[in-house]
Amino acid sequence: MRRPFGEVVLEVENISLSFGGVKALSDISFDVREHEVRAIIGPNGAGKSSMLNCINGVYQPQQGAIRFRGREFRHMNSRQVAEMGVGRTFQNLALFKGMSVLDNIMTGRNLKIRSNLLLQALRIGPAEREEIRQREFVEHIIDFLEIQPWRKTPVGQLPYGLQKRVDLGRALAMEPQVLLLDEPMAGMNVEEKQDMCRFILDVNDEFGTTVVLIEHDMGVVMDISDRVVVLDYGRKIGDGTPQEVRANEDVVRAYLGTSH
Ligand SMILES: Nc1ncnc2c1ncn2[C@@H]1O[C@H](COP(=O)(O)OP(=O)(O)OP(=O)(O)O)[C@@H](O)[C@H]1O
Repeated sequence: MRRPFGEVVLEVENISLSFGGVKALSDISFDVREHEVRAIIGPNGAGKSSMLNCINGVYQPQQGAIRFRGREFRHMNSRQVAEMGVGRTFQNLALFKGMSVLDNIMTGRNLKIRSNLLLQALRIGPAEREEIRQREFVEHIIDFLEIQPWRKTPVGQLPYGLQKRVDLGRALAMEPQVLLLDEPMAGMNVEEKQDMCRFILDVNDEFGTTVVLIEHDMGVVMDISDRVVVLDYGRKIGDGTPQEVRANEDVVRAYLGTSH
């Protein structure tokens, strides 16, 4: 059962971003509601990654504002954005290949632990108890993502689809309120894509996590998204439910003019 949407959790308002003479994003606005799965799509070079990197604090847009629960995060770096509750996965996996699945996911948890260090220091009771609690949470994620058989396996030895699942686990370990997924199905076979779709929807259902994803596979996007933003040449050309976006002539034209 899908949770009902809540209030607007993330607001992107009139964002413009240029790299020298290249205008990657022009005056983009959209919102994301709590608990929804929101996709950002568009042909190659449309500005999807640039948009995700602005939300994530990697890029600082020259114009506009991004707000998380009403709080503007201009001039915040990606770590501060993450600590505020916006987690992400990466298109080119940024996992530690020689480390086990368990330890990789634990690195995601460390961000959460460090941000709570002061609270921990003030708490009465042994730090060991806290460590056990953190490990239990990580084990819960491992169960949830059905990767128990590989918990001690170095990530570099796993098939690509499983590595993507570990990457998702690491992002979940910091208990994000909003999860940004950068092409979660890229390079996957059909079966791996089906698994990943199921996990994304399960994360959304079970943890109540709001999901923002960019993805090339249109079938996947239309299947799992509640609302879709369409970018083309750095401009927004569509925004609505999958049905609305499919019927949008500008969107159809943008896609017909490309190899997608
Ligand atoms: N770091 C950068 N420096 C210079 N130009 C950049 C940079 N990042 C992106 N661009 C340019 O900005 C535009 C948007 O690129 P972006 O990667 O955001 O698009 P995209 O929709 O994610 O494309 P793709 O689907 O191919 O990943 C492109 O013209 C790209 O060349």
